Amino acid sequence: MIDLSSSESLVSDDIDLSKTVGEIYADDAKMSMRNVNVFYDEKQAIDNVSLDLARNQVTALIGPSGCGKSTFLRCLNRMNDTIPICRVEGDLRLEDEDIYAKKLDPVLLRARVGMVFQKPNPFPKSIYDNVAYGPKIHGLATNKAELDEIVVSSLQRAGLFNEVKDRLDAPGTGLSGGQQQRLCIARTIAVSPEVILMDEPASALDPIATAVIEELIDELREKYTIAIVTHSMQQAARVSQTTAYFHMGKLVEMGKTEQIFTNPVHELTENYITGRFG
Ligand SMILES: Nc1ncnc2c1ncn2[C@@H]1O[C@H](COP(=O)(O)OP(=O)(O)OP(=O)(O)O)[C@@H](O)[C@H]1O
Repeated sequence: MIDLSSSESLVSDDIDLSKTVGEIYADDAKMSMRNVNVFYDEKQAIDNVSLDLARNQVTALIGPSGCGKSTFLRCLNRMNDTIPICRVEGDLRLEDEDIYAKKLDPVLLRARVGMVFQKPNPFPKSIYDNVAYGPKIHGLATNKAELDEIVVSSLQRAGLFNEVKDRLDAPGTGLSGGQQQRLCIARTIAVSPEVILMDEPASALDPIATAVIEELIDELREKYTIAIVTHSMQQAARVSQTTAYFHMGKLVEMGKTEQIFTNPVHELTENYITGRFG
């Protein structure tokens, strides 16, 4: 179990971490996670976390380094399956379907629940092929015209098309960092996901490229449900409607972003957002 006694000195002994405060349930949940525990070998990284991702909203996962944000995010499309020592327990559902069911194919799940990583990671292929790759392997286009249409519309939705339309055959790795990240978003969108997970998607970008990504996230939520891990509280406040504050593997508080940042209920949340630790 997590040793909470070794918490930061700013955490007084009488702080109650036994249950999450705030609103963890959504009226219209796209994904529902209940009693999730995650272990790396014997070490517990997530301790009994329950929360919903509200449909067509951006949910920000925040908290000090090592509190388990990325670990929890990776549970939502079974990316943790790729880490042999990682074990996930609990009930995790997408539209009421158990995403850890034996019959469920994780590759298909990852098309429905796409992921954008911290560092842009385009394939060493052309811009066109980066976006076309997923639709091709999932058989989403029956001919070249359909594939072209998917590539163009995905690049448009990722806000990149106008910048690359004359060089679709150029390597994706030749784009700027911000453009590469939008290419990765286009690649995720191209397989028609329902949920997009973003793990610090702007942390490797300059402020202008970050602003572009943040605007894009706001537009994307019209069509997708989004969960974003971010170290930047300003970013969480700008892009999300709901915020979940994690501390040492536990979900301490969750609620409307405005409330979390202006009037947090839990002392630990307040300490974090006022910059007293983290
Ligand atoms: N592949 C792994 N093997 C073993 N332990 C891991 C692994 N990945 C994460 N952990 C541990 O799990 C805990 C949670 O890590 P995680 O990366 O999820 O936290 P985080 O809140 O996302 O941190 P950060 O903000 O620094 O990225 C940490 O103690 C970390 O060392």
